[in-house]
Amino acid sequence: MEAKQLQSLRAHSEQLAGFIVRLTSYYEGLSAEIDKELQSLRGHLSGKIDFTLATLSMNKVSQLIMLEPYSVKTLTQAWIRQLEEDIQAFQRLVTEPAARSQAAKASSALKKPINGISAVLPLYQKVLKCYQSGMGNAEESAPDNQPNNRTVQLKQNLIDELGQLVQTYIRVNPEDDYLASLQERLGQGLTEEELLNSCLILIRVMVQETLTEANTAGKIIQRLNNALGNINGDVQSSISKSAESFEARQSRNQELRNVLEDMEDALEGENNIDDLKQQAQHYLGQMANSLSAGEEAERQEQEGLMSLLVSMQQQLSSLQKQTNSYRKKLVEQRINMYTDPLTRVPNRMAYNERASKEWDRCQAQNRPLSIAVVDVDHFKRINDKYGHAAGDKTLQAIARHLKTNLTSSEFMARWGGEEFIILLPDHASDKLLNRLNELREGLAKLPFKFKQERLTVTASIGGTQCRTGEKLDAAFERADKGLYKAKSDGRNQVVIQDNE
Ligand SMILES: Nc1nc2c(ncn2[C@@H]2O[C@H](COP(=O)(O)OP(=O)(O)OP(=O)(O)O)[C@@H](O)[C@H]2O)c(=O)[nH]1
Repeated sequence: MEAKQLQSLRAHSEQLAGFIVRLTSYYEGLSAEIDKELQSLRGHLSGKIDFTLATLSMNKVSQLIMLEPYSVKTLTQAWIRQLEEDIQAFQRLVTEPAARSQAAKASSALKKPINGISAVLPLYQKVLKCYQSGMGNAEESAPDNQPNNRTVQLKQNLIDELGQLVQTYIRVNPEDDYLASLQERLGQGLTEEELLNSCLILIRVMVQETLTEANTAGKIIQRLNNALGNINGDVQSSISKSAESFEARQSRNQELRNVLEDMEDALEGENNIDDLKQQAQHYLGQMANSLSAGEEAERQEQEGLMSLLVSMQQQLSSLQKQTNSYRKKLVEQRINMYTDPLTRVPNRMAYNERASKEWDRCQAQNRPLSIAVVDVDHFKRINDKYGHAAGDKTLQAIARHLKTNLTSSEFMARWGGEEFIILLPDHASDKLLNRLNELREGLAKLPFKFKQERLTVTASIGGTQCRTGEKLDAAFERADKGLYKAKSDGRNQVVIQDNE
């Protein structure tokens, strides 16, 4: 080989060795065994290159790589799967639209093909940012310690939730001054400390209420028990009295029988008519006495029995009154438990119960079931411009409108805030779109007037049909995605989300 050729071969070998060395450091970290072998491979290829040892080392590395279950591709896929799960969990946790739409964007970015390991890192950064804005960590970086939008939003949500709770308790305790003043202060806004204190006080009220309720229930049961015990005592005494009077009647009958026998014996040997008459009168007198004593005993017995019956009847009717009022109270409590205090439509708990029943029924009968999430557009502006009370009235009118315009098989509930949820059995996707548009258009026609200003209130709706075998939560999330699409596409529209 010529010197020139030899020189070029050496230069190529060195280039190749350098490349392999760089490549090995890139793949470092797959497993400890591979790392060790890569290190010795790098040793053979750096400095004075030893291709014989390097070839042995390369064979070893390649065997180890073949045994390794993880490739960069599978690792990347696993990370993306994990990321996707995290984002979905995050979306479920956070209700704030900005954070949710950020999460939705990150989630859809994951759906696009990922071209390399480095492409995952910016996604992680996006998701982290999303978490920070969602969980309010961004607050720390807010200038001059000013609360950021997210914090303000969280606080407002808390005030709204608290407002709803207070409203529930005011209905139960209309005389409670503290609750009334708390409701007033909630309307005016609270500092963080006041808010925290109010939450604590309300928790105390709830605990107290529960204890009182348990106490009342205990007292009522005790009273019922006492009344039943009295009735049982009366019944027992009436049974023993009956037994006593049965014995007394038997002994009176025996007495009569004895008198008759005596009379028979006395009359048998008697021939004188006057004596006979006298004897008969004597015995008849005895019998008459015995009979009137019996009558008197029976009269007393009847009287005793009657007063016993009257007292039992009184006790039974008071018992009935107590159970009726208790039953009414229980029914009222049950209704309150399932009713949203502001709008008087079913609440989230009622929805959960109804939804799972509807879902079981529809699956058993192989019939479709759809879910729709309705969210009032720019509702915050109504609160900000016309006040919280106007916002409340708007929600009440919207709830009333939805409720009265549903068919008997459809069901609606207030999900929370300015969001409502509707269950619609028997609607295929195309019909669902028409049906929801009907409701949306009806809402937009509601005549609102605040501060002499006529106002049109619209809502965005996301809907979907539940799929056989899926969990209702999954269908809800799909409908929710439809809602966010409807919002981001311009609001006042319905989006049926069936293609995921
Ligand atoms: N008056 C009143 N306001 C409520 C109630 N519950 C929630 N809110 C308010 O509803 C507002 C919801 O605002 P956002 O979530 O920003 O939504 P939005 O203004 O409707 O905007 P988009 O949904 O994006 O169209 C917040 O200001 C809450 O304070 C309530 O029971 N009564």
